[in-house]
Amino acid sequence: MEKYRLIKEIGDGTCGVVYKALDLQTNDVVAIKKMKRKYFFWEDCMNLREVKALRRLDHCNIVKLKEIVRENNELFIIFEYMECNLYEVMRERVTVFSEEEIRNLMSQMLQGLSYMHKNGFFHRDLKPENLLVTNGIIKIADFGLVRETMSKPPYTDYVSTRWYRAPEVLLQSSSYTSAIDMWAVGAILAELFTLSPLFPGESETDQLHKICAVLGTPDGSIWPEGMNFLRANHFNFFQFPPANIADIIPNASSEAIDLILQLCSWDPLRRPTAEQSLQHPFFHVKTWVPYPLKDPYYPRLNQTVSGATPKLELNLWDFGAEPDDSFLGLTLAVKPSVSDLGITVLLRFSGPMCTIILLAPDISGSQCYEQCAG
Ligand SMILES: Nc1ncnc2c1ncn2[C@@H]1O[C@H](COP(=O)(O)OP(=O)(O)OP(=O)(O)O)[C@@H](O)[C@H]1O
Repeated sequence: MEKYRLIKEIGDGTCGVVYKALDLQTNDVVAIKKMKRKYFFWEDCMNLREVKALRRLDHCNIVKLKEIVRENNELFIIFEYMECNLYEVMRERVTVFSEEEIRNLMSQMLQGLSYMHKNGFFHRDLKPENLLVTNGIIKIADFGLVRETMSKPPYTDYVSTRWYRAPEVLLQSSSYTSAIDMWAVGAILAELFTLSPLFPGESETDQLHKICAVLGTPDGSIWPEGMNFLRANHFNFFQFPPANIADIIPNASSEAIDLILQLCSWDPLRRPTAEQSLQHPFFHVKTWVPYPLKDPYYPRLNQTVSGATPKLELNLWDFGAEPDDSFLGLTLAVKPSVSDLGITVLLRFSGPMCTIILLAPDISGSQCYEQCAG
């Protein structure tokens, strides 16, 4: 670890203490998670869910794993550094976010989540503290509870922070799916509007009551399978009618409220997937193009953005290896198809993967599109 100089502690979680540090070889600022337990074998390190998942996930809205170091039976996981988490961003806000800002953050989160779900993982602990933010770019972090979608239930281990925990998990279903992440997304979306949690339960029972007080008590027509969970848990709900969400989130548009209600459906089968959520009318407003322009971790991207005119032709000299040890960055600028918007298309390759990024220099954002193989 002599390669790194610790700067300060930035987080203390269940599994590890996180430090801001400097990579003395590259001068990159990094985040180092020092795991609290000892690791006596490399095999144990490589079998860590967080490591296994992050080695396979490469997306601009998922925090990048740079390196793993085991020294004196201690394990250090080195990530790209992010300035803060979404909880801190919300805590420090004096005014509420505009709907456009929320759309931007949400679309990034959903793109990362959609990629992750399609690659066979669900997170299980989405919450504002686990969404890291730098210059308006949001990345999903803390994969300590991640699961493979193909892994077989029962899932009996503790899952997710209470306020963002889906009802099926609260009712101890052991065969939940990636829909539990979508519930958390709904709760986070609501919180972005009000800057306070939608379901701030003080215990597991209180959590269910808080959910009932907002959504109304479910019955067999709303969540058929849920009735079995209730019986199995001998749980008696207080009878609540659904609240008017527009009263709870007065600054949200009807589209935003509809998306929150769909994501926070009692029945996991009725929740939209991350990909379906991105198709929701909430995201389809005029010429809005999600995703912020500035990403300090991709200098080539910034160069293009800061330039007065977008590159319009294919520049072969743009193919150069980036000095980034986590991926081979190749950038290609091509003529935009929507000429009046001056959009620049960037293709960034990472191994067999390719990220297509549309940059719109004269409007408020750019779109990071799906990854494709080959
Ligand atoms: N790459 C990073 N850049 C900057 N800060 C980070 C980074 N990774 C983590 N942090 C900070 O450290 C905190 C704890 O990190 P993390 O959630 O990964 O640890 P944990 O032990 O798994 O925590 P938890 O108790 O949530 O499971 C985060 O909330 C965040 O504020």
